[in-house]
Amino acid sequence: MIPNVLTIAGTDPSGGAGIQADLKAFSANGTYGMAVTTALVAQTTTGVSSVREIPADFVADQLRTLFDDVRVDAIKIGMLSDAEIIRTVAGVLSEYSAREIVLDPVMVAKSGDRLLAADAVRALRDELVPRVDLITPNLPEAADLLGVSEPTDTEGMAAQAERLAELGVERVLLKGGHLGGESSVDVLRTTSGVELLAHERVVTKNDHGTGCTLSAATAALRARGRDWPTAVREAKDYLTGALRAADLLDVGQGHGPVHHFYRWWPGETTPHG
Ligand SMILES: Nc1ncnc2c1ncn2[C@@H]1O[C@H](COP(=O)(O)OP(=O)(O)O)[C@@H](O)[C@H]1O
Ligand SMILES: Cc1ncc(COP(=O)(O)OP(=O)(O)O)c(N)n1
Repeated sequence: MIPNVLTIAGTDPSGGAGIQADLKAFSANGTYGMAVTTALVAQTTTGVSSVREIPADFVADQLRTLFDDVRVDAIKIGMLSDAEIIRTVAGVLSEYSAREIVLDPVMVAKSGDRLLAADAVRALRDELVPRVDLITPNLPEAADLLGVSEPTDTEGMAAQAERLAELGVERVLLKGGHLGGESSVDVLRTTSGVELLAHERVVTKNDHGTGCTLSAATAALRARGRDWPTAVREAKDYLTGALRAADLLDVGQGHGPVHHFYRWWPGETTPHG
């Protein structure tokens, strides 16, 4: 049976990030994708022009309506926009004892536009982080969650990943895309220790939605039965492939999207069988 995976996130009409990217990553990684919208975002490859939040009670309605009908095998949480939506999502997830949750603590888009109110970081840290299985901050998001400055090397990243786990979450994938350099190194912290995930840095202008893609693919692979470290490693492989294929696309003037493409995983004899 194909697993059902849910994204709780904001939108991107140009299809590169947010819900639109998550649904592509879910499909490409062999799962059935579903979406609860938290905010409508007028954005493209060049940036964000405006945001309309969905009222928190309607976010709750979307979630309850879905959970009352459909089995949800894993969840990816992305843009939540403000503290009220954060509290609402945390509350409904607890109400339904939802499990297998990846939280991408989205705060600021690549363009520099804020996607989370500055005063909502505390709600995210205190009310949602301890409720999920894995968090996937980038370097500025990790620094904001901890109230410290950004690390400048992988040793500093490993130390921050440990401190993030002390917020009450077992697994942390601290993404190092913002560090620069020839390879793109992330730090994965689990209860078994710290692991570096290093991949070649792909040279392309089409790198919009990398964080969304990674967290969504991880949720999909977890729903398909991978243990958490394997889900993260395979999702990072998937993202690197999507970045390598990104120059096939001609979408917009700015940071274009990565290219999500369907693949058969090693050992499969039928599509995602
Ligand atoms: N040019 C690139 N080549 C390869 N991997 C990249 C590249 N840019 C980003 N990544 C990877 O994409 C993921 C998300 O990137 P990052 O920029 O750190 O987070 P976010 O997209 O949330 O800001 C990380 O795994 C990072 O290592
Ligand atoms: C609606 C929405 N959610 C999240 C983001 C940020 O996405 P990310 O994958 O971090 O990609 P960049 O914006 O950094 O390219 C977004 N832009 N919109």
